[in-house]
Amino acid sequence: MPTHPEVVVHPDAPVLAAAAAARLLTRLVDLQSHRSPLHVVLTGGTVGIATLREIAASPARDAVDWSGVHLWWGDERFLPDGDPDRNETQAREALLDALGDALPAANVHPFPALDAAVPDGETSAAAYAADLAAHAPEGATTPAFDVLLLGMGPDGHVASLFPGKATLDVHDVPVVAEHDSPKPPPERVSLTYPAIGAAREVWVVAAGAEKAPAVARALAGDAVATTPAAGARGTERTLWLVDVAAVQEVTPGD
Ligand SMILES: O=C1O[C@H](COP(=O)(O)O)[C@@H](O)[C@H](O)[C@H]1O
Repeated sequence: MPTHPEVVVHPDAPVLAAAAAARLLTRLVDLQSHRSPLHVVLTGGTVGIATLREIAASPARDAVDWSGVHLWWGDERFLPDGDPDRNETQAREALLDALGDALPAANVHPFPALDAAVPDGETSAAAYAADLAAHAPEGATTPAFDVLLLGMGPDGHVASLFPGKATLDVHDVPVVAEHDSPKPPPERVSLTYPAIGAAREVWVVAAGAEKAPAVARALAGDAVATTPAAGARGTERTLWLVDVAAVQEVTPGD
């Protein structure tokens, strides 16, 4: 059952990133007292990567048993391995490299990058779907992600689900390729709504006045065709972690 969004407002983007990091670390420690392994979905984007940097800088990161955490991505820019624009590359620089041996390599699940064996987004998407299925409970196509982080673009996109695109209507597979992203690079791979909706907790992180119209539309329940973020809901919790600038157009009560 999709949950109604709860909104937590922070003074600015740096405080938001620090608070989201603290919140995620606390959530993981709490969950590890009664469940393992945990499955966490990372996001790219400004606040998403800043949040990972804050986790790396926090002494509390050592309270998490990273050997019991699997890391996935909500979307990826379909580029060669190591490309600085890949969400994976940015996440490794921001956090994963700092965790070192505490995080087993087998727990890290990047989307397959562009190379001779993975020539297109469809191949990457199919391989990612197979990896998700291998970690899913019986009868499911994805793990029930414990926390799924999403950034949101000024156009309201989440992961690589963009307004007006056919990918918004894909409900039969957990992963899809996008060949015409309006935000560079055009070639991307993304979780679909059913995969996002399988998450126990969806946390949308968004900061800045340029996001304000999309935040207002999403929280007012706009159609996903125009504001994809409106359709991102967790089964147990949907949390919008935002800053003051990003909620300036929200109507009280939404
Ligand atoms: O391209 C992407 O953009 C969004 C949002 O990025 P932001 O810089 O506006 O915060 C991000 O969530 C997504 O993962 C990424 O691929």
